Amino acid sequence: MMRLSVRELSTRLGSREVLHRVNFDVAPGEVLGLVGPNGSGKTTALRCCYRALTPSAGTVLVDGVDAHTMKRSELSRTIGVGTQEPQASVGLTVRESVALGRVPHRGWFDRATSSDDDIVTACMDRVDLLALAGRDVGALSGGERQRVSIARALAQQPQTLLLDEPTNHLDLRQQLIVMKAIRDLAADGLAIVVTVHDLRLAVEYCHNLAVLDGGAVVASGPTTDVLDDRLLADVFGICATVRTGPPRTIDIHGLA
Ligand SMILES: Nc1ncnc2c1ncn2[C@@H]1O[C@H](COP(=O)(O)OP(=O)(O)OP(=O)(O)O)[C@@H](O)[C@H]1O
Repeated sequence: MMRLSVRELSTRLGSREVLHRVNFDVAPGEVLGLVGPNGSGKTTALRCCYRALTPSAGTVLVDGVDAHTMKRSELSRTIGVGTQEPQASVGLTVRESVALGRVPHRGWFDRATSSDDDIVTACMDRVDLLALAGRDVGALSGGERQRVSIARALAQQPQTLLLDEPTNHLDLRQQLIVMKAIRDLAADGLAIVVTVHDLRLAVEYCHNLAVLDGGAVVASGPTTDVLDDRLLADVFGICATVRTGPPRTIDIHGLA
């Protein structure tokens, strides 16, 4: 089981520094929520973790090993990624698209084994996709494609899972299914980093939070320590009350 550590990560896009000396850690069994207003750097930080972007400074360590020096195939077996724009799988069925997650464990040209098939079925079941298994991915709704992306990441059987807004496009029931699946996966020992806009989901399902604002981490730690009425006003510009529960929730009253 692996720990992901981001150390002093800075990133430039064009002429702008969009991440500034970002640090966070996630251990096996934990869900870390990356939260922050639009444009605060959440997606950029995740992209650096899975090597879609090269940081201008700092490191991403997977159990102490620099993720940017690992072999691609090793990285794919270690880190599973669910992104906002699922890779184009047009022309593939849901099952075929999820099965692509097994490729890092064999080769492109090797046949899937019955154990691969079982894993693919279990991963689809985890995000309520079995009924859609035979559908063309190109003909799915945004929320359905989002779940395909998560199931494919799970099929990689990674030790660390990075999910960019996994509840985006999902109806309320599916949001809860996905967030519960994330918690269950953490309970199985995965280290999970998830970007979340809905702070009510973040407060209920994330063990820890790192709050980004303007490309910097402005607060981090256990969720209920980090989120308070003042931070919600200062960083998110909303007037809200955090209830420590149970269940933990946030009452949103309006603009700060
Ligand atoms: N290719 C790019 N060139 C220049 N700036 C970029 C580029 N891509 C993103 N940015 C900027 O980097 C900053 C961080 O963007 P990022 O997508 O990481 O934010 P985010 O917190 O994920 O936002 P959102 O909540 O809206 O998804 C933003 O100000 C954005 O405009």
